[in-house]
Amino acid sequence: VSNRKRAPYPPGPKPLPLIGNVLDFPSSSLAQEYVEWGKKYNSPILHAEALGNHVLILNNREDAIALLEQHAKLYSDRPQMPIFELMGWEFNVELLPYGDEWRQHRRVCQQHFNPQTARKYEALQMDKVRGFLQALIETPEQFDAHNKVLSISLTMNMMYGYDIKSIDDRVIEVAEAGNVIGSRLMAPGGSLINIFPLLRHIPPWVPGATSHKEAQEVKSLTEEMMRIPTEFVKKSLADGTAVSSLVTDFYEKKYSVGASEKEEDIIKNIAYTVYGAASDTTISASGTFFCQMALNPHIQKRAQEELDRVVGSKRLPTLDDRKSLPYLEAIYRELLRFKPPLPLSVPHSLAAEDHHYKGYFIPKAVSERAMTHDEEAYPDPFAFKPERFIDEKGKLNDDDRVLAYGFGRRICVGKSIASSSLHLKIPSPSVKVVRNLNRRYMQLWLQIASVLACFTIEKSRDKDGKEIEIDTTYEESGLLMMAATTRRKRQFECSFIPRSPAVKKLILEGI
Ligand code: HEM
Repeated sequence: VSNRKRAPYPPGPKPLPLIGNVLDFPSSSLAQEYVEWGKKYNSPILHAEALGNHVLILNNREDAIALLEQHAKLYSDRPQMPIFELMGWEFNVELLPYGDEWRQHRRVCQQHFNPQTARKYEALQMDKVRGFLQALIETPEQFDAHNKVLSISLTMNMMYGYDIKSIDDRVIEVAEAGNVIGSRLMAPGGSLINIFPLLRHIPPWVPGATSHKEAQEVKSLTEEMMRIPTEFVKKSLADGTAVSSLVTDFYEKKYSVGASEKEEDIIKNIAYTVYGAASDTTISASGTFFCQMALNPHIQKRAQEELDRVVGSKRLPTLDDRKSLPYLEAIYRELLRFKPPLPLSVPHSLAAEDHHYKGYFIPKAVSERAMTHDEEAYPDPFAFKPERFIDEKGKLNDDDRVLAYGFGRRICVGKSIASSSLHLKIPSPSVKVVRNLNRRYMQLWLQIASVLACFTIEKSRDKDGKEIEIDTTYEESGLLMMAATTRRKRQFECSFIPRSPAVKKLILEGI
């Protein structure tokens, strides 16, 4: 064993005594840095360490499949940080340690978000997307607010039957405020408590205990975020106005046949988790869409020609059209490849045992990844090119595994809400077999198809008619990447031009 343990770590920057690679980790654009490290150390699998914490970096899908899926039992934990508990986030399903508690939550998620139940959300999604198109006709300059309302109202409807009509809804306010501070605190280096866990015992009133105070603020915002919609559900059940949703259906069952406190907690935790997991990711992806369409009129034109050919101008696209729109599908794949909303995914953590792989010694480590920009799989990876998913015959190629949804047992459980695939088993080791798994995300697809069918997205112009350059920078909020479109402080400028008067009528009157 001692001989095996002498196997080297995977390549990576040389650590300094005590602090390891602390100085090598940039404070932003970590995924991009990992791509650079991959080139520098000429290896798709890398290792670094900071203050005794090991990080394993997987920059190609084959290694991710081999480790996170073939050895799923070993690689399905999540790193735990004391700050989670201080913020009241310890029951967030994404962060739960691998074990029975997580298994119970995941099982309930799968019951509710599997492909069959996903179909029941289709009408709601169509309805909300149509509302979004109407809002774009009426106040196009507020498209970023409409986009947020679309994503959040869908999530809140599915979870609580709670309809969000405006960006000023108190739920959005508290959830955003909590997420902004919480994401910062849990980012590497966001709080000293993550590095020195004993600091968590210092009471919040001690001068200088900033993280504690902020964590307490997040906790009360999180509680409010959970309380408002839960009370809404209970009231609507009492009033007889309740609509079906995850939480409403649960309380109906509880009041009629009973349910345990544990079951209630699980449902509440899932509904709360999904708010962040589902809305922010979708907002991020649609932000990339607006930006790339305004920047690439030729891509937009080609997609619109395809839509005109298949759907025509007398109706809006539906999910049934999806299989006949390969170029649009390529845009969807490229959006999630080009700027995955969670570029490093949610880290997996290696369970207690150490592991050997390809002659390397893998210590108990957190694994991260940046494989959507693997140059070998995606030449010219930093360019937005839907064509990379189209073969010589003009057909979609078979690279339909959307890496942005993650891997193994912790793979995004919400992708199935949108997936038409019926294969939800743990993917098998072979790349061939895992294809077709997570192809479809309905809401995002419906949104991009409908917007392109009805509008041309262009750069805005200033008062002299000069094009305003688009801000293509992204902001990182914890693990999440947000395009300039979706940021509060900097306004992303683009215009939505209805493609014809008939389209306007179609959106406003449904004909
Ligand atoms: C474009 C949309 C989305 C993207 C890009 C995305 C991405 C991800 C990623 C990368 C992970 C971590 C996977 C891993 O650890 O390997 C994840 C986990 C998760 N996602 Fe999503 N997601 C999206 C939408 C959704 C939706 C719509 C829902 C719910 C309806 C959802 C619920 C979850 C949950 C609960 C987890 C935690 C799973 C676990 O730890 O077992 N996500 N997602």
